[in-house]
Amino acid sequence: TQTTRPQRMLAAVQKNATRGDPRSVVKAIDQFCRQKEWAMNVGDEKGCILDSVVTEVNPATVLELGTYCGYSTVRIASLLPPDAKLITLEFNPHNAAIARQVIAWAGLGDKIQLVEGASGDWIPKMKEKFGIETFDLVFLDHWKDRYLPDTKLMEECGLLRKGSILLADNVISPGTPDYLEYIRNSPRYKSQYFRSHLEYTKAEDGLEKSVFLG
Ligand SMILES: Cc1cc(-c2n[nH]c(CCNC(=O)c3cc(-c4ccc(F)cc4)cc(O)c3O)n2)ccn1
Ligand SMILES: [Mg+2]
Repeated sequence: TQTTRPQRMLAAVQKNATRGDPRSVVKAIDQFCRQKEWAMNVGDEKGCILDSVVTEVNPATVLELGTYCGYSTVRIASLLPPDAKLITLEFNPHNAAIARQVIAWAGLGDKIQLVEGASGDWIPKMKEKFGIETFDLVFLDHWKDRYLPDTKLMEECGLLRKGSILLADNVISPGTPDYLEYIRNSPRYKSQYFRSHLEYTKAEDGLEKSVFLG
């Protein structure tokens, strides 16, 4: 029977990447997406911006919204300090199953908690279920119409502290206009746009980095 794109991506990782070597996993996925099939990973160009933000923030607690196949999950987790915790939410159970295997291949399973379900359901449970006080870094890469409501939800649930960083993918393509409008005009955030391209294409896209001011 026909395989899915995430299954073919995992096969490429298992064929071309070295177990326990996160950078080789990232490289194998980027090669697959450039040479074989486009897929909605943050990609190598925006991935470098992501890496620099993660390195600068050096977070102890990270929330990723939108795991997909685990590409950015692996990129982030490979840069975290020893006792840091990364929680990542994936809505699609099939993609979650693939992501678990990609994360395992990279050898990062003990740093990452992958949760299947919708952000709106899980954000209010973060404190009780995972013992999280606040997130030092949130990577928004899920359904584009959920960036704004989920940011407001994180504020309401007390999951952001003075200095928490929100990093949002796809603010131009596919675009998150209501989120950009809110975050750029809110006195509670200081925002910065990192111009780049939609993964593996020449179309414009970028990451919006915002500091919560409390
Ligand atoms: C509600 C909720 C949702 C989730 C959740 N889990 N997984 C995701 C993935 C969402 N990502 C995207 O849709 C996405 C799309 C494109 C794209 C597609 C087609 C084009 F033509 C151009 C660009 C590019 C990207 O970079 C993207 O990130 N969301 C998890 C939890 N709760
Ligand atoms: Mg994205």
